[in-house]
Amino acid sequence: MSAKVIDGKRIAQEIKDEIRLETENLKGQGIVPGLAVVLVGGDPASAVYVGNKEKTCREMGFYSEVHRLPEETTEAELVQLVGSLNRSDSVHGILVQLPLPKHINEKLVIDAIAVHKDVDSFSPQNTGNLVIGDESLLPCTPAGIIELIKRTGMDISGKHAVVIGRSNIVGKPVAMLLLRENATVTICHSRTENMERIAAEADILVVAIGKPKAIDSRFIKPGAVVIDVGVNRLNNGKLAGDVDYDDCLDKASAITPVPGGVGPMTIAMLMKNTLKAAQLQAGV
Ligand SMILES: Nc1nc2c(c(=O)[nH]1)N[C@@H](CN(C=O)c1ccc(C(=O)N[C@@H](CCC(=O)O)C(=O)O)cc1)CN2
Ligand SMILES: [Mg+2]
Repeated sequence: MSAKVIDGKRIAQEIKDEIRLETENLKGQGIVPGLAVVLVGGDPASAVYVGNKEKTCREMGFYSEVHRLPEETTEAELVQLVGSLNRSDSVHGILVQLPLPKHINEKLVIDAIAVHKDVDSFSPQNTGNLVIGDESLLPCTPAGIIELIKRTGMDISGKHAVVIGRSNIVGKPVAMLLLRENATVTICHSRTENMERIAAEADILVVAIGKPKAIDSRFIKPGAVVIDVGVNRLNNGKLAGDVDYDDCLDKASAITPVPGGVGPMTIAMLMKNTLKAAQLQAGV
Protein backbone atom coordinates (compact mmCIF):
# COMPACT_ATOMS: atom_id res chain seq x y z
CA MET A 1 0.00 0.00 0.00
CA SER A 2 1.19 3.50 -0.73
CA ALA A 3 2.36 5.59 2.24
CA LYS A 4 0.41 8.53 3.61
CA VAL A 5 2.11 11.70 2.35
CA ILE A 6 2.75 14.04 5.29
CA ASP A 7 1.71 17.48 4.07
CA GLY A 8 4.12 19.93 5.74
CA LYS A 9 2.63 22.90 3.94
CA ARG A 10 -0.83 22.19 5.33
CA ILE A 11 0.40 21.52 8.87
CA ALA A 12 2.61 24.64 8.80
CA GLN A 13 -0.44 26.68 7.72
CA GLU A 14 -2.47 25.18 10.60
CA ILE A 15 0.24 26.29 13.05
CA LYS A 16 0.49 29.77 11.50
CA ASP A 17 -3.30 30.17 11.80
CA GLU A 18 -3.02 29.36 15.53
CA ILE A 19 -0.15 31.86 15.91
CA ARG A 20 -2.09 34.63 14.15
CA LEU A 21 -5.00 34.18 16.57
CA GLU A 22 -2.70 34.22 19.61
CA THR A 23 -0.91 37.29 18.24
CA GLU A 24 -4.21 39.18 17.96
CA ASN A 25 -4.86 38.33 21.60
CA LEU A 26 -1.37 39.54 22.61
CA LYS A 27 -1.75 42.73 20.62
CA GLY A 28 -4.92 43.39 22.63
CA GLN A 29 -2.59 43.56 25.65
CA GLY A 30 -0.34 46.08 23.86
CA ILE A 31 2.41 43.60 22.90
CA VAL A 32 3.51 43.19 19.29
CA PRO A 33 5.90 40.25 18.73
CA GLY A 34 9.03 41.46 16.93
CA LEU A 35 11.64 39.52 14.94
CA ALA A 36 14.96 40.84 13.63
CA VAL A 37 16.65 38.86 10.86
CA VAL A 38 20.24 39.50 9.81
CA LEU A 39 21.52 38.43 6.40
CA VAL A 40 25.19 38.86 5.48
CA GLY A 41 26.25 38.56 1.83
CA GLY A 42 24.42 37.55 -1.34
CA ASP A 43 23.78 33.79 -1.09
CA PRO A 44 20.66 33.41 -3.28
CA ALA A 45 19.02 30.61 -1.25
CA SER A 46 19.55 32.54 2.01
CA ALA A 47 18.04 35.64 0.41
CA VAL A 48 14.89 33.63 -0.45
CA TYR A 49 14.62 32.16 3.07
CA VAL A 50 15.03 35.61 4.66
CA GLY A 51 12.42 37.08 2.29
CA ASN A 52 10.03 34.27 3.31
CA LYS A 53 10.64 35.00 6.99
CA GLU A 54 9.90 38.70 6.44
CA LYS A 55 6.70 37.89 4.51
CA THR A 56 5.53 35.39 7.14
CA CYS A 57 6.11 37.97 9.92
CA ARG A 58 3.81 40.33 8.01
CA GLU A 59 1.16 37.58 7.70
CA MET A 60 1.35 36.91 11.45
CA GLY A 61 0.97 40.61 12.30
CA PHE A 62 4.47 40.75 13.81
CA TYR A 63 6.86 43.69 13.80
CA SER A 64 9.90 42.74 11.71
CA GLU A 65 13.21 44.26 10.74
CA VAL A 66 15.63 42.75 8.23
CA HIS A 67 19.25 43.83 8.14
CA ARG A 68 20.80 42.99 4.75
CA LEU A 69 24.54 43.54 5.12
CA PRO A 70 27.32 43.36 2.51
CA GLU A 71 29.62 40.33 2.20
CA GLU A 72 32.56 42.41 3.55
CA THR A 73 30.84 43.03 6.91
CA THR A 74 33.31 42.33 9.71
CA GLU A 75 32.72 40.03 12.67
CA ALA A 76 33.00 43.05 15.00
CA GLU A 77 30.34 44.98 13.05
CA LEU A 78 28.00 41.99 13.13
CA VAL A 79 28.48 41.43 16.87
CA GLN A 80 27.85 45.14 17.43
CA LEU A 81 24.55 44.93 15.49
CA VAL A 82 23.49 41.86 17.49
CA GLY A 83 24.29 43.79 20.69
CA SER A 84 22.01 46.65 19.65
CA LEU A 85 19.21 44.18 18.77
CA ASN A 86 19.68 42.55 22.19
CA ARG A 87 18.90 45.97 23.73
CA SER A 88 15.93 46.81 21.44
CA ASP A 89 12.54 46.71 23.19
CA SER A 90 10.64 46.10 19.94
CA VAL A 91 12.71 43.01 19.06
CA HIS A 92 11.84 39.79 20.94
CA GLY A 93 13.64 37.40 18.59
CA ILE A 94 16.94 37.65 16.73
CA LEU A 95 18.02 35.35 13.91
CA VAL A 96 21.30 35.48 11.99
CA GLN A 97 20.84 33.62 8.73
CA LEU A 98 23.36 30.81 8.17
CA PRO A 99 25.72 30.14 6.53
CA LEU A 100 27.76 33.29 7.23
CA PRO A 101 30.67 34.30 4.96
CA LYS A 102 33.87 32.33 5.65
CA HIS A 103 35.71 35.19 7.41
CA ILE A 104 33.08 35.34 10.19
CA ASN A 105 33.08 32.90 13.12
CA GLU A 106 29.46 31.65 13.29
CA LYS A 107 29.77 30.41 16.85
CA LEU A 108 31.00 33.76 18.11
CA VAL A 109 28.05 35.56 16.49
CA ILE A 110 25.45 33.05 17.73
CA ASP A 111 26.90 33.32 21.25
CA ALA A 112 26.41 37.11 21.08
CA ILE A 113 22.60 36.72 20.78
CA ALA A 114 20.83 37.12 24.15
CA VAL A 115 19.60 33.66 25.20
CA HIS A 116 15.98 34.83 25.66
CA LYS A 117 15.98 36.26 22.09
CA ASP A 118 17.66 33.22 20.49
CA VAL A 119 14.67 32.09 18.39
CA ASP A 120 16.81 29.65 16.38
CA SER A 121 17.73 28.09 19.74
CA PHE A 122 21.30 27.46 18.58
CA SER A 123 23.02 28.87 21.70
CA PRO A 124 24.87 26.56 24.12
CA GLN A 125 22.48 27.53 26.93
CA ASN A 126 19.31 26.75 24.96
CA THR A 127 20.91 23.52 23.69
CA GLY A 128 21.71 22.62 27.30
CA ASN A 129 18.14 23.40 28.36
CA LEU A 130 16.90 21.04 25.65
CA VAL A 131 19.13 18.22 26.90
CA ILE A 132 18.18 18.74 30.56
CA GLY A 133 14.50 19.18 29.69
CA ASP A 134 14.25 22.71 31.10
CA GLU A 135 11.72 25.11 29.60
CA SER A 136 13.26 27.03 26.66
CA LEU A 137 12.82 28.02 23.04
CA LEU A 138 13.11 24.89 20.88
CA PRO A 139 15.18 24.64 17.68
CA CYS A 140 12.84 25.22 14.74
CA THR A 141 13.46 22.33 12.34
CA PRO A 142 13.63 19.65 15.08
CA ALA A 143 10.52 21.03 16.81
CA GLY A 144 8.79 21.13 13.41
CA ILE A 145 9.58 17.44 12.88
CA ILE A 146 7.95 16.51 16.21
CA GLU A 147 4.86 18.56 15.30
CA LEU A 148 4.66 16.85 11.88
CA ILE A 149 4.72 13.41 13.50
CA LYS A 150 2.22 14.31 16.25
CA ARG A 151 -0.23 16.16 13.99
CA THR A 152 -0.23 13.22 11.58
CA GLY A 153 -1.70 11.30 14.50
CA MET A 154 1.29 9.09 15.29
CA ASP A 155 2.35 8.08 18.75
CA ILE A 156 6.07 8.58 19.49
CA SER A 157 6.18 7.09 22.99
CA GLY A 158 7.90 3.69 23.14
CA LYS A 159 8.77 3.66 19.45
CA HIS A 160 12.27 3.04 18.10
CA ALA A 161 13.37 6.28 16.40
CA VAL A 162 16.54 6.25 14.31
CA VAL A 163 18.10 9.58 13.37
CA ILE A 164 20.60 9.52 10.50
CA GLY A 165 22.87 12.58 10.85
CA ARG A 166 24.46 14.20 13.91
CA SER A 167 24.55 17.93 13.08
CA ASN A 168 24.13 20.45 15.88
CA ILE A 169 21.23 22.04 13.99
CA VAL A 170 19.09 18.96 13.24
CA GLY A 171 20.47 15.50 14.11
CA LYS A 172 21.44 15.98 17.76
CA PRO A 173 18.50 18.22 18.80
CA VAL A 174 15.84 16.10 17.06
CA ALA A 175 17.25 13.03 18.83
CA MET A 176 16.86 14.87 22.16
CA LEU A 177 13.28 15.92 21.35
CA LEU A 178 12.36 12.36 20.35
CA LEU A 179 13.85 11.17 23.65
CA ARG A 180 11.72 13.76 25.47
CA GLU A 181 8.69 12.19 23.76
CA ASN A 182 9.78 8.83 25.22
CA ALA A 183 11.05 7.27 22.00
CA THR A 184 14.00 4.84 22.15
CA VAL A 185 16.54 6.75 20.10
CA THR A 186 19.51 5.63 18.00
CA ILE A 187 21.75 8.13 16.19
CA CYS A 188 23.59 6.97 13.05
CA HIS A 189 26.34 8.92 11.25
CA SER A 190 29.04 8.60 8.61
CA ARG A 191 31.09 6.15 10.72
CA THR A 192 28.14 3.92 11.72
CA GLU A 193 28.62 0.27 10.81
CA ASN A 194 25.62 -1.70 9.50
CA MET A 195 23.57 1.47 9.09
CA GLU A 196 21.13 -0.21 6.73
CA ARG A 197 20.32 -2.89 9.32
CA ILE A 198 19.88 -0.34 12.14
CA ALA A 199 17.71 1.98 10.03
CA ALA A 200 15.54 -0.97 8.98
CA GLU A 201 14.62 -1.46 12.68
CA ALA A 202 13.21 2.06 12.99
CA ASP A 203 9.53 2.75 13.56
CA ILE A 204 10.40 6.42 12.96
CA LEU A 205 13.30 7.26 10.65
CA VAL A 206 14.59 10.86 10.48
CA VAL A 207 17.19 11.55 7.81
CA ALA A 208 19.33 14.71 7.83
CA ILE A 209 22.60 14.10 5.99
CA GLY A 210 22.50 16.45 2.98
CA LYS A 211 23.04 13.69 0.38
CA PRO A 212 20.40 13.41 -2.34
CA LYS A 213 18.44 10.12 -2.36
CA ALA A 214 21.05 8.39 -0.16
CA ILE A 215 18.41 6.37 1.71
CA ASP A 216 16.39 3.86 -0.31
CA SER A 217 13.80 1.21 0.57
CA ARG A 218 16.47 -1.21 1.92
CA PHE A 219 16.81 1.15 4.92
CA ILE A 220 13.08 1.18 5.65
CA LYS A 221 11.14 -1.11 7.99
CA PRO A 222 7.73 -1.94 6.49
CA GLY A 223 5.25 0.55 7.97
CA ALA A 224 7.89 3.02 9.21
CA VAL A 225 7.28 6.77 9.41
CA VAL A 226 9.97 8.47 7.30
CA ILE A 227 10.93 12.11 7.84
CA ASP A 228 13.25 13.58 5.22
CA VAL A 229 15.06 16.77 6.27
CA GLY A 230 17.27 17.04 3.16
CA VAL A 231 16.87 19.92 0.69
CA ASN A 232 19.38 19.18 -2.08
CA ARG A 233 19.47 21.17 -5.31
CA LEU A 234 20.29 18.81 -8.21
CA ASN A 235 22.19 19.78 -11.39
CA ASN A 236 18.89 19.78 -13.30
CA GLY A 237 17.64 22.51 -10.94
CA LYS A 238 15.15 20.20 -9.17
CA LEU A 239 15.07 19.62 -5.41
CA ALA A 240 15.67 16.18 -3.89
CA GLY A 241 15.54 14.98 -0.32
CA ASP A 242 18.03 12.65 1.37
CA VAL A 243 15.47 9.85 0.93
CA ASP A 244 14.66 8.18 -2.39
CA TYR A 245 10.97 9.05 -2.06
CA ASP A 246 9.63 6.98 -4.98
CA ASP A 247 11.53 3.88 -3.86
CA CYS A 248 10.26 4.16 -0.24
CA LEU A 249 6.65 5.15 -0.95
CA ASP A 250 5.28 1.59 -1.00
CA LYS A 251 7.19 0.45 2.09
CA ALA A 252 6.68 3.32 4.57
CA SER A 253 3.34 3.99 6.27
CA ALA A 254 3.91 7.77 6.11
CA ILE A 255 6.59 9.92 4.46
CA THR A 256 7.42 13.60 4.03
CA PRO A 257 7.92 14.92 0.50
CA VAL A 258 10.64 17.35 -0.56
CA PRO A 259 9.68 20.08 -1.13
CA GLY A 260 6.61 20.52 1.05
CA GLY A 261 7.50 18.34 4.04
CA VAL A 262 9.86 19.50 6.78
CA GLY A 263 10.93 22.75 5.06
CA PRO A 264 7.72 24.76 5.57
CA MET A 265 7.67 23.75 9.26
CA THR A 266 10.97 25.54 9.96
CA ILE A 267 9.50 29.00 9.36
CA ALA A 268 6.21 28.18 11.12
CA MET A 269 8.16 27.12 14.24
CA LEU A 270 10.31 30.26 14.01
CA MET A 271 7.09 32.30 14.23
CA LYS A 272 5.97 30.17 17.18
CA ASN A 273 9.29 30.85 18.96
CA THR A 274 9.05 34.60 18.29
CA LEU A 275 5.55 34.65 19.78
CA LYS A 276 6.73 32.63 22.78
CA ALA A 277 9.78 34.90 23.26
CA ALA A 278 7.48 37.96 23.23
CA GLN A 279 5.12 36.35 25.78
CA LEU A 280 8.00 35.38 28.08
CA GLN A 281 9.66 38.81 27.82
CA ALA A 282 6.35 40.55 28.54
CA GLY A 283 5.64 38.17 31.42
CA VAL A 284 2.23 37.07 30.07
N1 LIG B 1 19.68 30.92 11.13
C1 LIG B 1 19.25 29.88 10.39
N2 LIG B 1 19.88 29.59 9.25
C2 LIG B 1 19.44 28.50 8.51
C3 LIG B 1 18.32 27.73 8.95
C4 LIG B 1 17.70 28.09 10.17
O1 LIG B 1 16.73 27.43 10.62
N3 LIG B 1 18.19 29.16 10.85
N4 LIG B 1 17.83 26.70 8.15
C5 LIG B 1 18.27 26.60 6.77
C6 LIG B 1 17.53 27.48 5.82
N5 LIG B 1 16.10 27.69 6.12
C7 LIG B 1 15.77 28.65 7.00
O2 LIG B 1 16.51 29.52 7.34
C8 LIG B 1 15.09 27.01 5.39
C9 LIG B 1 15.41 26.06 4.45
C10 LIG B 1 14.40 25.47 3.67
C11 LIG B 1 13.08 25.82 3.85
C12 LIG B 1 12.00 25.30 3.00
O3 LIG B 1 10.86 25.66 3.18
N6 LIG B 1 12.30 24.47 2.01
C13 LIG B 1 11.34 24.08 1.04
C14 LIG B 1 11.98 24.07 -0.34
C15 LIG B 1 12.51 25.43 -0.66
C16 LIG B 1 13.11 25.57 -2.04
O4 LIG B 1 12.36 25.44 -3.02
O5 LIG B 1 14.32 25.84 -2.12
C17 LIG B 1 10.78 22.70 1.33
O6 LIG B 1 11.52 21.85 1.85
O7 LIG B 1 9.60 22.51 1.04
C18 LIG B 1 12.77 26.77 4.81
C19 LIG B 1 13.77 27.35 5.56
C20 LIG B 1 19.75 26.98 6.67
N7 LIG B 1 20.03 28.20 7.35
MG1 LIG C 1 10.80 18.99 3.07
